[in-house]
Amino acid sequence: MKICVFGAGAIGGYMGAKLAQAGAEVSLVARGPHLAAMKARGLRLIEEETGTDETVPVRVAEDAAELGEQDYVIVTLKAHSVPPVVPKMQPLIGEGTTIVSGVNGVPWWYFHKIGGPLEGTRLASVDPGDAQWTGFGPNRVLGCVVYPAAEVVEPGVVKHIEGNRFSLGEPDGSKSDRATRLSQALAAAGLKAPVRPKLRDEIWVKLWGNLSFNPISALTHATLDVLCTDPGTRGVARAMMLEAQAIAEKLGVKFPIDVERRIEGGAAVGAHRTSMLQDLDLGRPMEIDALVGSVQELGRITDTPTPAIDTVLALVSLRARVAGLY
Ligand SMILES: NC(=O)C1=CN([C@@H]2O[C@H](COP(=O)(O)OP(=O)(O)OC[C@H]3O[C@@H](n4cnc5c(N)ncnc54)[C@H](OP(=O)(O)O)[C@@H]3O)[C@@H](O)[C@H]2O)C=CC1
Ligand SMILES: CC(C)(CO)C(=O)C(=O)O
Repeated sequence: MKICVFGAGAIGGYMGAKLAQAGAEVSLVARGPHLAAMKARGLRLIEEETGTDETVPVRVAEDAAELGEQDYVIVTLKAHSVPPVVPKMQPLIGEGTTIVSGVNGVPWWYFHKIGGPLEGTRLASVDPGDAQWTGFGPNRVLGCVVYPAAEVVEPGVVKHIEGNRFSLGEPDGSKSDRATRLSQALAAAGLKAPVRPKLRDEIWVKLWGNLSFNPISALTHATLDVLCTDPGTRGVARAMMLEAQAIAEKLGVKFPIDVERRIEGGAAVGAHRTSMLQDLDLGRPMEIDALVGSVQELGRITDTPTPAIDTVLALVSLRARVAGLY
């Protein structure tokens, strides 16, 4: 079973290293100094939870054409990086290839096989010009919610901080062979990869946090523990989450927990600087469209008012533009 991880930075590097350690036939697409370091020395994976530090030989490439058709292409790029590279991924895609979308935010395939009047709706905020919808085709897609936290600490070195769950799910909720086979391969690599019948419910619980905590942290430079307990910013997060909940419930989502519990969960993570704050600090493009703009777009689609989301989106977009990152 040939697996390619496209965009093997923090998350893709972690997943790729675990798969390679387990003997899977895996290759990684990366670029720049990180690619050069992995080519020269292998991929060093430091796992904080277990205290392990191992350098794994990995097959890496910048050009997908070197790797050929795959059974699975796991996309772990930042959301905004995916549409422009769809053409470059084509050599990896054959008739039986499954594309696994391991990207935060509302996935571009959200309305595929959802049923009802919104079936097939495209989302301009995450898939401008329908690049993924037409370039991959929604029938190839297997959804994934990424829970681990990891970082590229220097080229060729990935530090895994916590978590090992990659929930998988078919857009139609079925327990397909392709989902089961990937789940087994990931489990053999020591990762948790349950196949979920209602992945969209999980997407929203994760998205609740990214939608609100990430831009609030980029605007305030506060860590999660602080922004989730300060009464003012907690109130802003709550207002954004309640708007998101109203949208999601119109789309049939059932939340297993309430907003207060989700905010408590964020606070419990501790003094974490969200990925959006890290991106701002490091001068990297921020995932504003996928995490916040997409929910605003869903608000328009479902005719749901989003005043708090609109305000925070306006502020964080301008913050990013002023920094030259959006
Ligand atoms: N890191 C984390 O803890 C978590 C991340 N996520 C989500 O997972 C997704 C991936 O995030 P993360 O792993 O942090 O991101 P990274 O930036 O660490 O990884 C993406 C990698 O893809 C590379 N890349 C970009 N464009 C190309 C290209 N055209 N060809 C080859 N390589 C390319 C990047 O290189 P370059 O650096 O040169 O741009 C980078 O190394 C995001 O949606 C994120 O929100 C979810 C949960 C936790
Ligand atoms: C903030 C957190 C931990 C969850 O919302 C996250 O996923 C991020 O930093 O992007």
